[in-house]
Amino acid sequence: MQPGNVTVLAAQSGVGKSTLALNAAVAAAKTGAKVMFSSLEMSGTEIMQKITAAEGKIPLHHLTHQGGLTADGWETVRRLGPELFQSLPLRIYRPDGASLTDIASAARACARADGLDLLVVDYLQLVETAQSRTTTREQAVAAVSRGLKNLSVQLDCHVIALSQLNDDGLVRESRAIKNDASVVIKVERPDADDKESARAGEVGLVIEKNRFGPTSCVTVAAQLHYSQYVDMTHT
Ligand SMILES: Nc1ncnc2c1ncn2[C@@H]1O[C@H](COP(=O)(O)OP(=O)(O)OP(=O)(O)O)[C@@H](O)[C@H]1O
Repeated sequence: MQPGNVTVLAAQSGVGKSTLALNAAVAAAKTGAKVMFSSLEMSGTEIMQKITAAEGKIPLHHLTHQGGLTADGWETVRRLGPELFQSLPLRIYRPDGASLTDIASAARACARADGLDLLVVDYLQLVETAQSRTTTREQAVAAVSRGLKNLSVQLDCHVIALSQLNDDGLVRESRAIKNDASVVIKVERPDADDKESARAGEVGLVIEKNRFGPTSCVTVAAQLHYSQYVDMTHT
């Protein structure tokens, strides 16, 4: 994750890009990287539930439904809570507003206080700019994309920006997203639309653009009930 650069994770709605980004954020924090995960979509509680499910191997619905946790589950939560949400250099941020300015000032504050190596923004099309109401949607999205690139340079951190794809698999609204990014990874889950797919359970991470290396496709296994992806060899 090169500082001053943006990686875009693009997927259609519901494929699991937030899950992948959270897995990446936690994995980076475990290596000591200082991470801020900002979501315009999920509440802080939802994010913590997803992280706990993945790290504790607790079915996500046990955490999200009142009374769903078993005694073992409670014990895992009690043990993992401090490890994940106090010791790891991972900040979860749910902005009050949805503006790029909100995210940028929180990221700056984080960088000043603790340092910042990785900023995750979930997701780009929900971010507003001051000009959002007076420009076309495409121009507004391009401004957010450019703003995140500038932020990565100013704060010398890496940015992972999630992006919603439309049904044709195109990055919704703006080609600028692809231009500003150094790496573009498209997330494909064949069984998202076709439960009978021969590739059910698989997720393709298609590296469509890579300024630092070759383009390729990595296949991982989805364990979305645990809110995580794992290597195919671990299934
Ligand atoms: N308990 C569960 N068991 C199985 N699959 C689940 C469970 N919870 C969520 N999922 C799957 O995970 C997907 C949501 O994952 P995630 O929120 O990471 O996707 P996303 O691409 O970020 O979604 P969105 O487009 O809503 O932002 C759901 O569409 C569902 O298929």
